Amino acid sequence: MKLLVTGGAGYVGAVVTRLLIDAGHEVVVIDDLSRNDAAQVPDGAELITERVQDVAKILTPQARFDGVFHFAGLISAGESMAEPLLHWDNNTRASLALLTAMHDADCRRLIFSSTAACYGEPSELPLTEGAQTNPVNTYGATKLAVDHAITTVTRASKLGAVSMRYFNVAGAHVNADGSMIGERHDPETHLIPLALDVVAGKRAAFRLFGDDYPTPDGTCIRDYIHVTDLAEAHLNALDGCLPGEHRIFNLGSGTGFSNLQVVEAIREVTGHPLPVEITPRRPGDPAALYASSDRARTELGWTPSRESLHRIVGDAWTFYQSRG
Ligand SMILES: NC(=O)c1ccc[n+]([C@@H]2O[C@H](COP(=O)([O-])OP(=O)(O)OC[C@H]3O[C@@H](n4cnc5c(N)ncnc54)[C@H](O)[C@@H]3O)[C@@H](O)[C@H]2O)c1
Ligand SMILES: O=c1ccn([C@@H]2O[C@H](COP(=O)(O)OP(=O)(O)O[C@H]3O[C@H](CO)[C@H](O)[C@H](O)[C@H]3O)[C@@H](O)[C@H]2O)c(=O)[nH]1
Repeated sequence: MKLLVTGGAGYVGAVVTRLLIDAGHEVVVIDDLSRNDAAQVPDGAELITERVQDVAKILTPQARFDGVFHFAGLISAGESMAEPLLHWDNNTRASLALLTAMHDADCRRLIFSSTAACYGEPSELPLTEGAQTNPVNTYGATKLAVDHAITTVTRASKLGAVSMRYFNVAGAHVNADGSMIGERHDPETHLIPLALDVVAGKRAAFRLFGDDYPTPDGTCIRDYIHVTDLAEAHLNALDGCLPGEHRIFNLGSGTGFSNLQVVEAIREVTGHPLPVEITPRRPGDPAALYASSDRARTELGWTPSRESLHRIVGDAWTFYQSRG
């Protein structure tokens, strides 16, 4: 198929682009390079440096794209609270421009990167796709708005869409030639890469946000999913786009680890001490989040195989050391 990948210079988009090319698809990447650089776009993909807000220039009826993977967006919940309009523009307005261009070009398959942040404080654990959506940060609200828009558009057209609600994506993908694609957000806000900065001597101590949560060790619990497992689900989703339907799937491992358990795993994997400084809670952090991904397993035939936390941390550390 001829596929458009938005945000293909990013962490998740680059891994999915790699897998799509390896599977024989033709891939055009659109990324404005605001948060990553062109070097991360996999060989074999054409890069067009453009904002998704202007995607209609590329996604024309003549271009005949068979489908779109929509990863482009801003991902920091903290930034979304400080700069809400930036997030509404890049996440919601850009996605509406994409839906409009797809409609005008009669492009009928969409796979969208949604987020566990759509749920907010969980109404149930593990979180199923039927759980209440009540985002506690602007980031989650901007993504949930897109999910609502997609639902209404699929009901009124032949568009078939899949939204993937990611939990905590981590680890690194190993390409066939041994090179890796990993996490290098700028700014970085995620636990594992920030803790690896401490291991590498770039930060004095890991600042752990809060140890007074109602959890067994007082620190937040999250569900880590290996980026390769996550990316593979997207290839299954391409066949799962059914005309006139919007299907939503959680993607997580189903197991929750506390922040202290992740820190301990990083100590064990790297063999380095990892000094921790307990600081106040970060606003907008739910105490515990973990997924039920049974729907993706049963309906998409998805079979994740890299679920061990030590494997995830190990791949992140190998990538971290290789990136220089
Ligand atoms: N990484 C996670 O843990 C996680 C969790 C849940 C959801 N997600 C979602 O998955 C998607 C990919 O996340 P990621 O970790 O790869 O992020 P990333 O920052 O590495 O990649 C996003 C890419 O989108 C580009 N971009 C941003 N706004 C753009 C715009 N308006 N036009 C064109 N390009 C634009 C950036 O330059 C960047 O290369 C995001 O939509 C994010 O919200 C990620
Ligand atoms: O320096 C840090 C960074 C993080 N944390 C803690 O580590 C846990 C994980 O935080 P991350 O920032 O790594 O990830 P989040 O769970 O906040 O967010 C991730 O999962 C969300 C869904 O729950 C969204 O999808 C979001 O895009 C994605 O980054 C949280 O308890 C956070 O407070 C620290 O203690 N110190």
